[in-house]
Amino acid sequence: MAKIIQEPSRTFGEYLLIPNLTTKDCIVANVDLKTPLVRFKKGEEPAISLNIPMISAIMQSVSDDKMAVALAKNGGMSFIYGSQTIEEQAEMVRKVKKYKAGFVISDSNLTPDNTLEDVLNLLNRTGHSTMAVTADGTPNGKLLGIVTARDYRTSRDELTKKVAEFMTPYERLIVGKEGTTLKAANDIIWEHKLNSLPIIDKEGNLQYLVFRKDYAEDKENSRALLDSEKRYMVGAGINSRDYAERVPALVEAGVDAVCIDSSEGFSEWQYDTIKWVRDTYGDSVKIGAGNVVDREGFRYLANAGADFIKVGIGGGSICITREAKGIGRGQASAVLDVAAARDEYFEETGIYVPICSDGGIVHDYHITLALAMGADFVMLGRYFARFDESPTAKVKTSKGYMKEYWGEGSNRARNWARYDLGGKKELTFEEGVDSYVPYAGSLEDGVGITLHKIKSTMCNCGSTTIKHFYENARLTLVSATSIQEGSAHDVVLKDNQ
Ligand SMILES: NC(=O)C1=CN([C@@H]2O[C@H](COP(=O)(O)OP(=O)(O)OC[C@H]3O[C@@H](n4cnc5c(N)ncnc54)[C@H](O)[C@@H]3O)[C@@H](O)[C@H]2O)C=CC1
Ligand SMILES: O=c1[nH]c(=O)c2[nH+]cn([C@@H]3O[C@H](COP(=O)(O)O)[C@@H](O)[C@H]3O)c2[nH]1
Ligand SMILES: [K+]
Repeated sequence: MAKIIQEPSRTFGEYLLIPNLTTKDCIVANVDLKTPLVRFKKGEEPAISLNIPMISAIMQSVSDDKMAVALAKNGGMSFIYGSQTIEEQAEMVRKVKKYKAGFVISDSNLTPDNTLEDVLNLLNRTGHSTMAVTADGTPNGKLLGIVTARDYRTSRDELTKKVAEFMTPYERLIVGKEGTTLKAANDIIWEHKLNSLPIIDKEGNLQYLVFRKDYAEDKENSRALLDSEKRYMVGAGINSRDYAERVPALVEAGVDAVCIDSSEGFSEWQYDTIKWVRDTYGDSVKIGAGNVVDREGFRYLANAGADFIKVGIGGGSICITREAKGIGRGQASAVLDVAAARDEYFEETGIYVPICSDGGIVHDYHITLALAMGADFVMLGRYFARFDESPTAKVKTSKGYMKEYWGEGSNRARNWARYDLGGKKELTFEEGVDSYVPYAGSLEDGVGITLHKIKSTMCNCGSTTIKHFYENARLTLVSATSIQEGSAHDVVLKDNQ
């Protein structure tokens, strides 16, 4: 007979935190958000910890190399999407590991044969006014010149005018040689009043651009997530089919952790994937698995050897899995149940397997609630898609600037070859939507505000670490009317006049 869990499954919006005593040392500056990413034994330190409890979703519209660098700079980790070829994904990982703070691989590139119209289209697409002109139009081709907004006048110049006619040609450029330190590059930038400095190799190929502002940023960032060689850390999504080819390529590229990306992870496919990684690499390759929503799913993957386990089915902003398949669970109930299972497992085995709440974070305080409920960190899609650094287009709409955001289960994402239910193509159905999210500026600013809110709330609850917060948090369910009470009510807002 079917078993029925009588308690309805609940989501974050149905809970609030009750403050605990705030002692005088409980101030935002004292809050440490460091959190384990991978399993560890009682009394030992995890091999990898995050400096902030946030990772970015394994999605085409969220996590590429650019997002990975921006997030690692701020203490979190991106898992680069797996819905692309093995070579393309490994190349993104390689770019992050090769990234030198302040040295940017040019993303706006032209050939001398391009036209002013191409320049304007590129500007529209990337938002970057400094463009490299290379022989083959690639980021590492032979450098022939630079175009900036000062090189053309849209009111006067013909759209058909060739880049060769108005670029600053190589002979007139000031360039840095390969091996130039960031400090030296910055000195040249200041000395010559430049906005950017191209760095070239011995053959004259473009390597990087150094921008004036990046140097200051780099010096300020102390929460960056770095490996032992001071490179940014990065993860990557894998699947339970081509892992024997994909994982080696990612490891070769320097990936710090992989994660099996699936809507539903309580399966022998995932068990086999984890086992293959353990048999091939022992504990040296870190692997996350999921998603699960209950104790049974957690224990299965923990026993299989997963380094961390993701929680959440159907709660994502672009998700329609619950509608399409009728599986899932309210995100708060899922996290509470799995956190209890993790603690039970730790008691029994002395092994702590971190859990990640994946999807359904709408307000910043939902992250705080997820941590209070026992998540070690959260995975966010919509949240990160809104920033400059996400891979998608920024579009002007009647409701202001938006960024595109689509689900990995949408037809748009699945057009990539991997997707296959093992049956006929005509039998596939969509599990995600294609959408817009309001543009929200730079990741650094957005994450800064979010972290400040999380820390403030933790102080209200008398905690300066995530562990203490979880162990002491008191949560209350809220009624529909108390939710109403919680927003502005019985006043006429001036903005709406
Ligand atoms: N978290 C969520 O609620 C949801 C997430 N998604 C996202 O959509 C994307 C696709 O997810 P899924 O469709 O779950 O991908 P998936 O690759 O895990 O599963 C697709 C189908 O293939 C089967 N399968 C997996 N490995 C197999 C193997 N080795 N041999 C034979 N069959 C195998 C699975 O059981 C499933 O029926 C992911 O990025 C996922 O994160 C989609 C829906 C919901
Ligand atoms: O039902 C789904 N259909 C999809 O197409 C899809 N794509 C991603 N995901 C999952 O949603 C998470 C991101 O959720 P948020 O935007 O709410 O942060 C992600 O981290 C995934 O777990 C999907 N779920
Ligand atoms: K299953």
